[in-house]
Amino acid sequence: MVAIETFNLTKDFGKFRAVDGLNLKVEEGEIYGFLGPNGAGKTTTIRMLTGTMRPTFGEIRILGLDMKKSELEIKKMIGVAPEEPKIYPYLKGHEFLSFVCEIYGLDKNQANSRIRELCEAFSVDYLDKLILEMSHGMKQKLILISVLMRKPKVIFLDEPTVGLDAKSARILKMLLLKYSQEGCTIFMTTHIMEIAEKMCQRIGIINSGRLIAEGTMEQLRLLSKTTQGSLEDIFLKLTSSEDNILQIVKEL
Ligand SMILES: Nc1ncnc2c1ncn2[C@@H]1O[C@H](COP(=O)(O)OP(=O)(O)OP(=O)(O)O)[C@@H](O)[C@H]1O
Repeated sequence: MVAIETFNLTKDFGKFRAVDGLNLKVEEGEIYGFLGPNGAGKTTTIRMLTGTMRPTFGEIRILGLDMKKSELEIKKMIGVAPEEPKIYPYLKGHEFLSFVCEIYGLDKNQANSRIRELCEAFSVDYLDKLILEMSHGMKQKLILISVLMRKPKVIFLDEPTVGLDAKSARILKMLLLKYSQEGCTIFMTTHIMEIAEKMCQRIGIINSGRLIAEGTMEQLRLLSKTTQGSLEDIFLKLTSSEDNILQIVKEL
């Protein structure tokens, strides 16, 4: 089954087109990496795919459901860890997790045991703190736990490893691989090419709102005519940043 599908997905901010005619197709169980330079349109795309921003035009289907008709149903099935989570600053960590359990109608005992396991895995021992008092990485882990404890069918992650210490980042990567083997679909953005190269079965590259390349590492290699080299080399070639870099460094 196709987990995420878009048709001509477009977002304008006034006269500026941030996302331009995006056609995506991500299969169930796939880990899809969505890469692009700063300001390329990744977060805007994730916002539309998760129902927090309305497209200017175009269509979105998640697990076969149309976002326009079934927004609430879709929201129940997906999990989102945004780049800059806006969560209630005056809730304590455990209050936030209970709140999430309540809105999704999770079984309390089951959820509590998942929370305990995840807290142990991510070394979260600060659920008594107010969110206001948490560092970026601490908040990031709390959000990840609130998503992972639900085991949603489709998970959207915007820069999930930013702010995480090395151990937590490693655990997250291993958990995501495990979840995908169990059928969960993962759509993630990252600027860390190594993560995308190691984890993602397919990669889409967006530049100035347009999908300029898509495929497995091998397909991207062919497309960019890069016989050897890393995803970073391929990415820089496809986004035409390579020559630029040499020039910039030369002039510094
Ligand atoms: N609410 C908004 N109003 C106006 N312009 C916006 C808005 N949100 C995003 N943009 C613009 O849309 C473009 C895409 O932004 P977006 O946040 O999607 O990029 P991104 O690929 O996630 O970038 P980064 O890698 O830096 O996080 C940028 O030019 C940004 O300034």
